[in-house]
Amino acid sequence: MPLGDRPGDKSESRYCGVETEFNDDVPHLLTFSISHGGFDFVVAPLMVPSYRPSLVCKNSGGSGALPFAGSDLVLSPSQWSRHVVGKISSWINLDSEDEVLRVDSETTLKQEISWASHLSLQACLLPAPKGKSCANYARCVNQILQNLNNMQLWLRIPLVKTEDDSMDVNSDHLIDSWEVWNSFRLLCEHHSHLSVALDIQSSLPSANSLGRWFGESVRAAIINTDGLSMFVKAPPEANYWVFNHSIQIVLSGKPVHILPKGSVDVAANHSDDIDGGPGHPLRPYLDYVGYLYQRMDPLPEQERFELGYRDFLQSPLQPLMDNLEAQTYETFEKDSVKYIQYQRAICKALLDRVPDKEALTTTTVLMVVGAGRGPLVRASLQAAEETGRKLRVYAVEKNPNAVVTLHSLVKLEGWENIVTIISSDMRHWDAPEKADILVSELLGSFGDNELSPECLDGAQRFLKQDGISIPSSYTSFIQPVTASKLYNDVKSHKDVLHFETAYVVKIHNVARLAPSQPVFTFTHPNHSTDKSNDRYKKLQFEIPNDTGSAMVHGFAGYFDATLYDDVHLGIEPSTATPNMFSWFAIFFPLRTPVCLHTGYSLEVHFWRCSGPTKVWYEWSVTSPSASPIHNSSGRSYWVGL
Ligand SMILES: C[S@@+](CC[C@H](N)C(=O)[O-])C[C@H]1O[C@@H](n2cnc3c(N)ncnc32)[C@H](O)[C@@H]1O
Repeated sequence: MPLGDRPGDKSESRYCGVETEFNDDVPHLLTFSISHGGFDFVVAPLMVPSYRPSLVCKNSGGSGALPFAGSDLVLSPSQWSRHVVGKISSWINLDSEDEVLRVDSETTLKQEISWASHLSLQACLLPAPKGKSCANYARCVNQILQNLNNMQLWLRIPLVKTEDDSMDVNSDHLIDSWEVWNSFRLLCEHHSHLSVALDIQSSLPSANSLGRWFGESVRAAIINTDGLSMFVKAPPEANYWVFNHSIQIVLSGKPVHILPKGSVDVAANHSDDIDGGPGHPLRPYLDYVGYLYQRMDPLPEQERFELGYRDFLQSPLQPLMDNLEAQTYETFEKDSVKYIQYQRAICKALLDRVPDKEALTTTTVLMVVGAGRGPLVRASLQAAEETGRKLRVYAVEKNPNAVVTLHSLVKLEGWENIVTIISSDMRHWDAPEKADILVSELLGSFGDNELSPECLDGAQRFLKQDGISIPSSYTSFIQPVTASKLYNDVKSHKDVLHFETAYVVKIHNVARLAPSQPVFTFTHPNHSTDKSNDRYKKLQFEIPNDTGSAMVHGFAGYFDATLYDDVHLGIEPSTATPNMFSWFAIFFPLRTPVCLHTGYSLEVHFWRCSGPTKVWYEWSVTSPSASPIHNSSGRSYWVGL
């Protein structure tokens, strides 16, 4: 029974499981936990806990039947796969000094996974590595991963503080559990079927340390009854993260305390089971988690619309080389915030350009270059009306299909006397007069990546010497991110080309490791003598000390544009224009993710390069270790001129 109805949410976050002890009677376990307890699934041991292969060999006559809980026939195939996550025996220790234990552990692990695959379980929970060294455990899991069909392996990782906790209470070494996970997944080559079940304990690490997990493949959050109050007190972004990132909660442990106010009423309704017998002891906890889930704000409509785009890699548009389709224009045109910003900028420019006393006598020549189907023409005419200024408009567009729409728009609106449509590439148009104001929107997610600089340089010939360009400037930004899902998706193509490509993506499962920094700026009109649009930038990122080590899978890129004066528009997270949805971020991957240890900084280089027919970016990391230079000479990814 899902946690509740949160409009728009169809993700795994709605489901809550319960960790159970070994029970030979699986049907009863399911009835108790699911039908009576209200949980969606159980995380249950598959094998008798006392089983040790070495003892069986010595003591049994070798009957061959392994001591699993029930047979596959005790549940239907769909019950097994929908309601049971296999919990691998927690005693296993594949890195033990004790060879018998080590070998027993390996044998048992393989037997249990084989049984779980036979049952078509969706996932198995692997016990946490027993110490810092987990190479043999990882080797064995890696072998298993090579032959696994669809089953996921969730590695249990206690969420422990970087500074003062250890995964192994007997160990003198202080361990950051993220490092254990990192070393495990590196040994398993970032396998996409290996993910994390974060075990939330009675204390939480710092917000920065916790934030690292936001970009990792976390499938479950195991919340011990001791740790629930900690989860409740966690920073709001932690709760938001769990409930908005397809993470399933698994409740574990025994009832220990009276639950916080607010849950009591809900819990009271369920303290007895439906047959009047004793209820599931964790039912009040489940109800409390349901209460936390339901008190989340519903997903805003735009977020709901964009659900399907989350972490989905798309090739950036090439509006110069290709002709955009009607559907693409339609999507642009729905973004009223963008046009409101443009209209505000045009109003300000008109008021600055034409004083009140000349309003009736002066006609401003305004050219919309790259007019598409006309929304910026409309914004310009509305700005003229709002300010009482007179306009003569040229709408320049190189896409002949959009020009058809422009003509019908002008006719429909009766703008024939004000608007002239020019079907041409702005770089080659021979304008009959010069413009006071040049309005364009040729911006990509990374600002200049749709070649606005090259187009506007070409159009500058027909802008008056003191003319205004809207936008007047734009800057790209990058920040290092942990984004294991994006990395794995790029990796799945198994070639260098995809690692040397930038992607437009609604980044969702991401840890933003440091504030973004500006990369390239372009200003228009460009009156300087240096007309080159090639750029080079070296950047240094410091990651806050309390984060601990972190993995950099690549860079999230954004832009911010100054349209005119103080009117801006952009997607850089700290200044992003609210409710504007025309642009997702851009993602530049790294061929080999870089592990950044505490106290080290990340040195990154970005180049914007050009040739006669194309523009491209190259990027690399030089510290803490050197990466190859990505996309040399634009061999994998470029934008056509
Ligand atoms: C991102 S769209 C914006 C369209 C419209 N202004 C809007 O806001 O919906 C950019 C438009 O500029 C056009 N464009 C790009 N480069 C151009 C060029 N060099 N000359 C003329 N039009 C160009 C494209 O065909 C496309 O219609």
